[in-house]
Amino acid sequence: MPSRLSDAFRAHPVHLYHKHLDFNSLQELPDSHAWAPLDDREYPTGVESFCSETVPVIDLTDSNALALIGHACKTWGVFQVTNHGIPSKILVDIENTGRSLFSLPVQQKLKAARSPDGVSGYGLARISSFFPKLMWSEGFTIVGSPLEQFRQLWPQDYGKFSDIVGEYDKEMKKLAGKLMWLMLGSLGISKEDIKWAGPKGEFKEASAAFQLNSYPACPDPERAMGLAAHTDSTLLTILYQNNTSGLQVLREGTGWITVPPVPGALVVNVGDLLHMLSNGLYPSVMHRAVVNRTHHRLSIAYLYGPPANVQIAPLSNLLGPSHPPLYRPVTWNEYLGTKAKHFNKALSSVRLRAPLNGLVDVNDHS
Ligand SMILES: C=C1C[C@]23C[C@@]1(O)CC[C@H]2[C@@]12CCC[C@@](C)(C(=O)O1)[C@H]2[C@@H]3C(=O)O
Ligand SMILES: O=C(O)CCC(=O)C(=O)O
Ligand SMILES: [Fe+2]
Repeated sequence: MPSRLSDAFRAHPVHLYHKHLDFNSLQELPDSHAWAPLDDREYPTGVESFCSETVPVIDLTDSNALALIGHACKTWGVFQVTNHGIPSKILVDIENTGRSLFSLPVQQKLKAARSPDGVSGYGLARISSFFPKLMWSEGFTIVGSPLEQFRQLWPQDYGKFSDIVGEYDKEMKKLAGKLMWLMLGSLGISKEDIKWAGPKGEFKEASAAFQLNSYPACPDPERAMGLAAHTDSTLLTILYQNNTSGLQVLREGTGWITVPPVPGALVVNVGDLLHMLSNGLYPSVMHRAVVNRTHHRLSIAYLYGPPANVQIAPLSNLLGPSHPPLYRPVTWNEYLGTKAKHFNKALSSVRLRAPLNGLVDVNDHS
């Protein structure tokens, strides 16, 4: 039987202690959540007002969108999109679903806790196991139908919330396919070059996961970490953030740059699989979430990738004598297992060689 995304961690169980603190009742940051003060929280004070670097915001209806996206992928690995076609009602509904979920009593949320070898459910971010301190956040991952878990959370209303996730999934899948062709098109790749995209290039067999993230207001935000620095293992990720900032991306030569919420916009970032597929031309971006003293922040990530068992390797159109393949073929499931083991060294663990131009691949996080 072909492997599914939900099987990704069978061979890599992680035993996280899911007994959560009730964040809202805490007046002080407990030692368990106190990270060394982040002196790299953003670029140094004073530079901020002079720093003109901002993550590109691209209007998807712009006739130049393909070139703008190509440039953003090459130079940033992240951009925001407006006029993306997702009805605002769907964004409001999914935000309210997340809000309703995280405001349930801890004991109720724990009824849908993620199992050590599972993908779906409530709990700490999987990457928590790599850090001595806990993050100031809680998450809920959805792969496939959320019906069973939602039944545990909302015995009365689970149908309504599952329908909202279903609608969101349908819209995100469409948008992700469109973004894929813009990103690939900007590399000169056409529909015939990606067999798993299907005869019409609709990416019908693509896999995806949702990650709902909640970052409560924090009494000592300078010493807390919402979600530690990582790259996504995806082809691309589409992130909806509420009107509270917190997402930061690492910019070479500058440091951490905040991606400000733009009303109605969605953040798109390049993941490790697109990094490999593009043979390092479109680098995956290192990012993290910081927290703040007064506002609760919510984000919803749509983590998009190929069918779980399809081999992803640098595209042959991008290769040549002076451009040998830099990465060996891997399936998404295999790569998720590698990530579970090596975390931020996963990408370099599947790398075959350094680029011939001798430049260090900055986002190849070895
Ligand atoms: C498909 C997936 C990517 C992800 C692991 C997951 O199985 C579902 C959750 C995803 C997420 C979201 C938060 C950051 C991250 C590193 C994590 O721990 O869980 C990503 C994983 C990833 O992209 O590797
Ligand atoms: O909350 C955010 O802004 C980032 C979330 C994220 O990086 C993720 O879910 O992978
Ligand atoms: Fe992420």
